[in-house]
Amino acid sequence: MSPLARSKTDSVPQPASTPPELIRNFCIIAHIDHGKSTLADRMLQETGVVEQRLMRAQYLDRMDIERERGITIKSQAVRMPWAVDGSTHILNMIDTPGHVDFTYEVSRSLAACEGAVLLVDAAQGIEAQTLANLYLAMENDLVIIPVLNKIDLPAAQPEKYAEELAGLIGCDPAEVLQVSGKTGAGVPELLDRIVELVPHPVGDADAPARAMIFDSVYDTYRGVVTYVRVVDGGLSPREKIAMMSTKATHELLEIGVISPEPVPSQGLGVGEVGYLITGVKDVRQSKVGDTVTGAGRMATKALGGYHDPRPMVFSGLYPIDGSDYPLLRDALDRLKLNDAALVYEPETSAALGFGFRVGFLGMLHLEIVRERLERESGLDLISTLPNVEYEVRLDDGTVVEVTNPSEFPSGRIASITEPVVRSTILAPSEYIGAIMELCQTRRGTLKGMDYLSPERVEMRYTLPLAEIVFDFFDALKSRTKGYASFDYEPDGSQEADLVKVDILLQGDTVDAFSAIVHRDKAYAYGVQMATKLKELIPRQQFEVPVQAAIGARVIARETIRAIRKDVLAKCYGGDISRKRKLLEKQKEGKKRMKMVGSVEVPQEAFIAALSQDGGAAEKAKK
Ligand SMILES: Nc1nc2c(ncn2[C@@H]2O[C@H](COP(=O)(O)OP(=O)(O)OP(=O)(O)O)[C@@H](O)[C@H]2O)c(=O)[nH]1
Repeated sequence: MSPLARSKTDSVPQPASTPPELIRNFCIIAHIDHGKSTLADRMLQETGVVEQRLMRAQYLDRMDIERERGITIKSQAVRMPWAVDGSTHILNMIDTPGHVDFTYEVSRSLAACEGAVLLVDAAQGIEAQTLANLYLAMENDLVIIPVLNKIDLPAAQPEKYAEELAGLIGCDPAEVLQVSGKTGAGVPELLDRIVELVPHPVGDADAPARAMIFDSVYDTYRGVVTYVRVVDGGLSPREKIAMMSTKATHELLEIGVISPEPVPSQGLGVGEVGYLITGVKDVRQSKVGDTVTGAGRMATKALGGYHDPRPMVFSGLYPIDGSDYPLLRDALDRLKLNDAALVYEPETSAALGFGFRVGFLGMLHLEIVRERLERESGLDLISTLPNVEYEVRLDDGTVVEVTNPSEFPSGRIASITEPVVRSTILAPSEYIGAIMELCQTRRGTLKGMDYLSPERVEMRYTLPLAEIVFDFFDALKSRTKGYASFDYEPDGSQEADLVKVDILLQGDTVDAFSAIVHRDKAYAYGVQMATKLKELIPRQQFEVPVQAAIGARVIARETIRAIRKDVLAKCYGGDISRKRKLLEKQKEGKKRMKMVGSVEVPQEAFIAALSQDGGAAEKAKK
């Protein structure tokens, strides 16, 4: 059952609103796996919002995939009471995703808070995302509460890392709280500290309503549930509201707070955090970052700007069984209701048939989407080699946006630009050499370097996005024995010497294998694909050349030698059942062949040739 279907509509509504002086809005920011969700769970328990016996691990991560992978994808907001000096305060905790693909959601969540708990694993110390999130929080003028987590671990070094953390944010090491989300040690003190240090929200209660959308999720039973933080004025049930970016109006069907299940209320006032349900069916009508106002009395100025999440990585998705195409289309349409960042359009490939070109925020997003499509709709999918978006300028001045190698223009090219990122790498200083070498091979430019302590260094690089999205993190981890952490953000684009490499089977281009790569790497890609395909494609009755080419120039070649097709040739005499089995197998195999020109290519060859080793999500967790 959906969590929202359980909301207690018949329960006594909460008071219309809490005085802002008693409200504290905060979030927890941390590097991945430093224990944010565990601490959030523990706070729910300490504040009595969730009873011990109902507690389940990662209460706030509602999606199955989230729970299985142990990561937070969608942020959530929970209201918790906490009494200090005899007065009950309302703490609104906004849980944020930790992965770089979802940075936009983190920044929106931060904008809804006045304070942030900066959580650092006491056995690991500061990592790249600790810094990235801290900078985001500082940009939003949040009060930062430094906290070391996992102090119960035998490997914890609280003194050492308290000093590091204090040095980073400029406070006394004694001010760094020490907690354990696992045992609960220090958590009540942390809640006290939040009440003490996080400023209460300030807003104009009499002004026209303005509330910021910091999350919006699709619920099968109730349509879109929008999470908002009210800044000015107030919202009440049955009122008509408007979205400031589109001016679209909607009736408020329900308004309430999450504690930790949805509880309808008489409204939300200044500084309050809660949810709205309007009957809208598509999250793109309720965009993260947009401002909600009253349709009757509209505010004139929206709260801060918002931007549509921009896809960074593109890949073709094709059903393995061509007849599943309509199923895939329906599945994507359904997923889009839930994922404002998902963009796609139909495309056809000579080799793979009908499918879609899909844009993703990053590799983790790609994997999650693919996994959800396969799991929720029972589809088997092939995804083509992911690529970033290039801008190709031709001699005649036309500019072509290329998200698919097949769109690469054939005219005379004046210049090509590719997206670049600003990245931060944190690692023990003994690995500086190894990291520099890696970044060099990835066409990186060193922008700066700082020592956080004598043995830990922060390195800042500008790198082409195409060089890091796929396997950079893996390579970095293996060169630093797993000690480096990495974070990045888009930073415009740069000109680069890029070429399109085509793969040809018997002279015919196989569009699914074409790739746009740097000229220096074209040869390596060509050789690698040709060798791989030689192994994967069975011998035919004639000789098949496998070539890699840039335009008309062949840069690599392998040959698949001819054989007689008689599968029984090697099966001398004897066992009839074995012969039958072979013939059956051959028949089965035929069904799964695709013709490229006159060459039969088994479906498996496509899957194997296009598969990337390992998963981005798994890598991200390491
Ligand atoms: N020993 C110990 N382990 C902890 C503590 N807090 C969290 N962990 C463990 O650390 C791992 C990561 O914890 P999570 O709470 O999932 O981390 P997270 O930061 O929410 O991770 P993301 O949601 O993926 O960003 C889990 O295996 C937890 O059991 C703690 O206080 N002590």
